[in-house]
Amino acid sequence: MTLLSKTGPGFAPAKINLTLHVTGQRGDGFHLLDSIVAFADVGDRLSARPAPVPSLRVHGPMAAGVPEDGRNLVLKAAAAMGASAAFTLEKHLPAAAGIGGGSSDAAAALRLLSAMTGQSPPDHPEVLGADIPVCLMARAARMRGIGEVLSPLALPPLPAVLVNPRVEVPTGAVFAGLARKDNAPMPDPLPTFDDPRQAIAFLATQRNDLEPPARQAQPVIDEVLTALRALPGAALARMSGSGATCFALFERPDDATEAARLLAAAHTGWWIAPTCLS
Ligand SMILES: C[C@@](CO)(OP(=O)(O)O)[C@H](O)COP(=O)(O)OP(=O)(O)OC[C@H]1O[C@@H](n2ccc(N)nc2=O)[C@H](O)[C@@H]1O
Ligand SMILES: Nc1ncnc2c1ncn2[C@@H]1O[C@H](COP(=O)(O)OP(=O)(O)O)[C@@H](O)[C@H]1O
Repeated sequence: MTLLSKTGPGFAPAKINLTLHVTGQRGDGFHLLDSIVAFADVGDRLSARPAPVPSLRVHGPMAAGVPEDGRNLVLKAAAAMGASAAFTLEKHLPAAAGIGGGSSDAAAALRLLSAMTGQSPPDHPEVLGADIPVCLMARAARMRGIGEVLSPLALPPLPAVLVNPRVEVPTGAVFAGLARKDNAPMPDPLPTFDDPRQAIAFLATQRNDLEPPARQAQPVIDEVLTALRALPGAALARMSGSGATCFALFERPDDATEAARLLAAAHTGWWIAPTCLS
C-alpha cells in the first residue's frame, strides 16, 4: 500500500476519471471526451533546482522503466517552457496505468518552473499531452474537448481504493479498440452533490467507454473489478482512463482503509492505495 501527503507545487497526484464518455473524434484522430476527473492524495513528488542544463533523476518504488532522458514528460514540459532545471522525481504511481502519472509529473514541472522563473505555463499544455491541462489544475473538474476544455466541479471528498494489477495499457491502442466513437455525453449541467452517497448514485448511471476495449486487451481488469465489487462497503467500482487502474468508491474513509488492507493481503502483486478523491 502507498500513502503520501498532498502538498506543494511539486506534488503530482494521481488523476482519476470517475466517468469517461467518448463522444466523437477530431479530424486528427484525437477523441472528444466528456469526463469527471478527480485527484487523489497519493502521487509522485517532483523537485527542481536551477541548473544551466536540464537533467532528471528518477527514484522511488515505481521508478523501474521510467525514462530519465528526453522521453520523460518532465523534460518535455521544461523544453516547452524553454526553461532549465535539475529535476528529481520520486515515483510512487505505476506508469501507463490510466491515472495520468506522467501527465501529473509534467504539470508539476510546469508549476515548479513557473514559480522558479516567473514565466506562465504554456497556453496550450494539451499539445504535450491531453491530460496535462486538467493535471495543471489538479482539482475536480468536468473535462471536455480532447482534454483542454475544463470546468471546475464541486465534489464531496470521495473515499476510494485504487488498484493496479501491474500490467501496462497503452492509451492509443485502447482508443483504437473502441466499437463506437459517438457515445452520449453526460447531462448538461451536471447535478450538484451534497454528500458521497449522492455523488456515487449519479456516477453509477454514467460510464467509462474505454472499459470494454481495455478489458478485452487485459482480462485481468475483470478480476480487479470483481475483487473491488466484493469488498465490504464498496458502493461502485470502475476503471480509470484507459486502464488498467480501477477504483472503488466508499461512503466512509474507514471502510476504504479496511478494504485496502483486506485486498493487499489477498493480492500481494497488485498496487493498492486507499485514498480520498477531490
Ligand atoms: C485516456 C485519458 C483520459 O483522461 O487518460 P489516461 O488513460 O492516459 O490516463 C487521456 O485522455 C489520455 O491523455 P494522455 O495520456 O495525455 O494522452 P496523449 O499522450 O495526448 O495521447 C496518447 C494517445 O491517446 C489517444 N488519445 C488521447 C487523448 C484523446 N482525447 N484522444 C485520443 O485519441 C491518441 O491515440 C494519442 O496518440
Ligand atoms: N514522468 C513519467 N512517469 C511515467 N511515465 C512516463 C513519464 N514520462 C514519460 N513517460 C512515458 O509515458 C507513458 C505513459 O505513462 P503515464 O502518463 O503514467 O500513463 P497514463 O497516461 O496511462 O496514465 C509510459 O509508458 C512512459 O514510458
